[in-house]
Amino acid sequence: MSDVLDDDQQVRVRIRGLNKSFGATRALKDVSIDFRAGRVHALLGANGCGKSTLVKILSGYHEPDSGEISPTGHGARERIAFVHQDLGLVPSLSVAENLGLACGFTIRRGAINWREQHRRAQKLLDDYGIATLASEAVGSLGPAHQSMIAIARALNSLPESGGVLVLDEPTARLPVSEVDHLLQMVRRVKARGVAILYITHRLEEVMQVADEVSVLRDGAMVFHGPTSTIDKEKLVGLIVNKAIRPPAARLATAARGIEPLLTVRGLSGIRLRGVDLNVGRGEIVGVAGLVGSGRSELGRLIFGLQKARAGSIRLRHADITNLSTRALVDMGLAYVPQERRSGVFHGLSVAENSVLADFGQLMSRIGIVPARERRAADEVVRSMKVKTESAGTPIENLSGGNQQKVSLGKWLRREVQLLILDEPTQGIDIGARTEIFNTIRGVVETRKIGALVFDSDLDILVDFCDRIIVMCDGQVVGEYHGAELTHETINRAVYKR
Ligand SMILES: Nc1ncnc2c1ncn2[C@@H]1O[C@H](COP(=O)(O)OP(=O)(O)OP(=O)(O)O)[C@@H](O)[C@H]1O
Repeated sequence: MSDVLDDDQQVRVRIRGLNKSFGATRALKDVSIDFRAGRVHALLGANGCGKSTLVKILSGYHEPDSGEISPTGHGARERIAFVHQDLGLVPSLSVAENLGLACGFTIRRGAINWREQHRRAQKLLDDYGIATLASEAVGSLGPAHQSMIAIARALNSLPESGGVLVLDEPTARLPVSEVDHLLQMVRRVKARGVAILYITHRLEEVMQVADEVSVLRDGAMVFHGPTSTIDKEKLVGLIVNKAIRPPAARLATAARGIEPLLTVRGLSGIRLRGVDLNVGRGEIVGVAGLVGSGRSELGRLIFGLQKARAGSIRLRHADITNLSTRALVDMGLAYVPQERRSGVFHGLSVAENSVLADFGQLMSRIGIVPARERRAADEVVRSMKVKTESAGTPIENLSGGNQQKVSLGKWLRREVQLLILDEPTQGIDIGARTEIFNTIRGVVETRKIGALVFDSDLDILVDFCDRIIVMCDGQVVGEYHGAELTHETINRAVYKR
């Protein structure tokens, strides 16, 4: 078989007229795309529009109902390499070992030739400008470097003649400060003539790296063209296809006037040193900070996932320092993790997931009344605008973003006092994001509960929080509210040191 498609030397892989349905859901409708050498092709669309279905067809996980991928036979699939959100790296192994696991080991006299293995791994790293030693443990690298290793590993499996690299939301888990490193790598890969399919919800990145952009809506391609012919605003309109509601107004009252709900004093953990923090009733407080600032540790300490070494945490009048997570949930704390897969239970329906707010309830679910379950599911589906065929649909059949909405929605309908939200809208499309935060705002205000939001996306914090605290080196280094809440102010505070 020839290395390139006959009619266009630049097309590495071509898809034509792909259709895929799951029951009554038409996940892809007549989708055609050309993946061209040295071009970054961004694929955009709201949650559930069909992006992952397309990726799964490209990988051979799903067969299309009709349509064609060429070169035909296995030719196309051998030319496509994937980097999924879950990078599939083993943190305790070195970079060289991880690359060996995926690409094979060099054997000499019946044993692995480590010297050669390291040399080859280091060459691959150097070729792509990844400033890391092949001997380093993957777990000790920053998130952007881990992603780059996964990209290098994927590229290593492509044929010499070139292929297509599929990047599925490559920056979703990266702190803003690391996104640039990854985008630089994307540019380097592109410069070598690899075709890239770049799937994301982040339009900034599309404008920065993509040469062409396609937008899927309800499975159909509603736009395809060079990035230079479209702006961000038009893309949002194409993705969402309706007006986006503006963010709900933040609290007018200064933080001091609000009845206290959570009071943290002098809290210390492994990195955390003497943190003071208040969350008032009816207030949404954001926590900003770079990786290693202590942001996530603060969340873990409050939710009892880690023991405090000093200091106190009070929920209204109760001292909750170092209580077990179980006890804290009973007292009204809710923690929505950023990892959507740990927020929902596969094998159970949307309805069942809507009434489960913790593992304890999962174990005693024999007593759950279906009617109650159905009502809960209807409420979650309606308030979070979940795209699902029915409440009985298994949760794993929903798109990733819609699973995340169920994970969040089930907590919002519970009697909670304090919501701890870790990257709550990661993987959620730009249209649904505002709706979800407005729902959170509604719940927080009407029930007079509090919310603590950890997010690496400063725009999200600035748009939706009443107050933002900035952390650095395990300490609170700034607190902002009212007119001070601008992207520039918070950005400056986060990067100051
Ligand atoms: N195995 C399946 N069974 C039934 N329905 C499915 C299955 N996989 C996907 N779907 C449905 O197909 C549609 C497209 O889903 P897909 O996962 O491709 O969306 P997506 O664009 O990747 O969304 P997200 O941005 O949330 O990840 C959705 O309505 C989804 O519920």
